[in-house]
Amino acid sequence: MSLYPILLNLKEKEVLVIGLGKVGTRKTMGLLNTGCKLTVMGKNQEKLNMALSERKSRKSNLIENILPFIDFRKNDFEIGKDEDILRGKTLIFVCTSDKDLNEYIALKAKDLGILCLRADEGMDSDFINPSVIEKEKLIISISSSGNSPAYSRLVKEMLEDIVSGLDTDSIELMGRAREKIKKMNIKDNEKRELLKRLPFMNKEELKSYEDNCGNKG
Ligand SMILES: C[C@@]1(CC(=O)O)c2cc3[nH]c(cc4nc(cc5[nH]c(cc(n2)[C@H]1CCC(=O)O)[C@@](C)(CC(=O)O)[C@@H]5CCC(=O)O)C(CC(=O)O)=C4CCC(=O)O)c(CCC(=O)O)c3CC(=O)O
Ligand SMILES: NC(=O)C1=CN([C@@H]2O[C@H](COP(=O)(O)OP(=O)(O)OC[C@H]3O[C@@H](n4cnc5c(N)ncnc54)[C@H](O)[C@@H]3O)[C@@H](O)[C@H]2O)C=CC1
Repeated sequence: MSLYPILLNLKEKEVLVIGLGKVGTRKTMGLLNTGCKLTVMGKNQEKLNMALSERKSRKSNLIENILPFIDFRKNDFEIGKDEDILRGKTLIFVCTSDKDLNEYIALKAKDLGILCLRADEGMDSDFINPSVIEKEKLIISISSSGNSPAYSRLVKEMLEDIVSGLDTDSIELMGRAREKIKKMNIKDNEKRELLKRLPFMNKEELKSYEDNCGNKG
């Protein structure tokens, strides 16, 4: 059996992170730019607050737009009392240091048909986070299928130099040219050839499609 790689569009989706220590904070920070409706839960929010203020000092506009929409629940999850918070979520990240509680929440999520990541038991999770290299719109996900996160991190470090040399500014330009080309009044096989050539076009050629369909349509 193998894991199935996908990239999720979480815009407007409800996502819950329970337990805000080192791992819960890392997972929360990774969710900030996804446009999801984020709820974070745990009495101890010190690490998260530190990470948020550090991010605020670097990218103030961005974080100020996001912060008011996060639902901060400043209590620990209590069995028999807090189950309602799980309802309606698309994803749950359970990252507490209490193994029995993590297991309980993962089982409840299963009953509700919600995908759950258990930070302490990768192999028992419905999904896991890969190590990620992100440059502009290029996303490279690396996973050891849960076997060794440290190995994923090492491979990421090995690939980072190659990725830093790529001209990723052109990706959005390719996207706009592609939309125009798809609407051009030419034969389907000509369209396909043009679309396949996008990564090899220079910026001027890409812009010519973006501006006026390359005067070919
Ligand atoms: C299954 C998975 C589920 C998930 O959390 O998504 C998982 C599970 C566990 N991680 C553990 C430990 C560590 N995790 C890291 C780091 C990262 N862990 C991440 C992902 C994943 N970790 C998923 C599999 C990914 C894959 O397929 O390779 C990364 C890539 C992404 C992210 O978290 O965002 C991020 C690197 C980000 C980056 O820098 O690129 C480090 C290293 C470090 O901190 O530097 C260590 C210590 C070294 C070691 O143990 O290897 C433990 C044992 C805890 C314990 O000992 O109690 C478990 C539990 C278990 O063993 O199942
Ligand atoms: N998936 C991964 O990448 C990694 C997973 N882990 C595992 O993840 C778990 C958490 O690790 P860390 O974040 O390093 O620990 P941590 O001790 O920094 O954080 C655990 C947090 O859970 C909170 N917590 C405890 N009971 C709670 C409850 N009932 N409700 C809400 N919050 C509660 C604690 O207050 C604390 O803030 C551990 O089981 C660890 O083995 C550890 C390292 C990496």
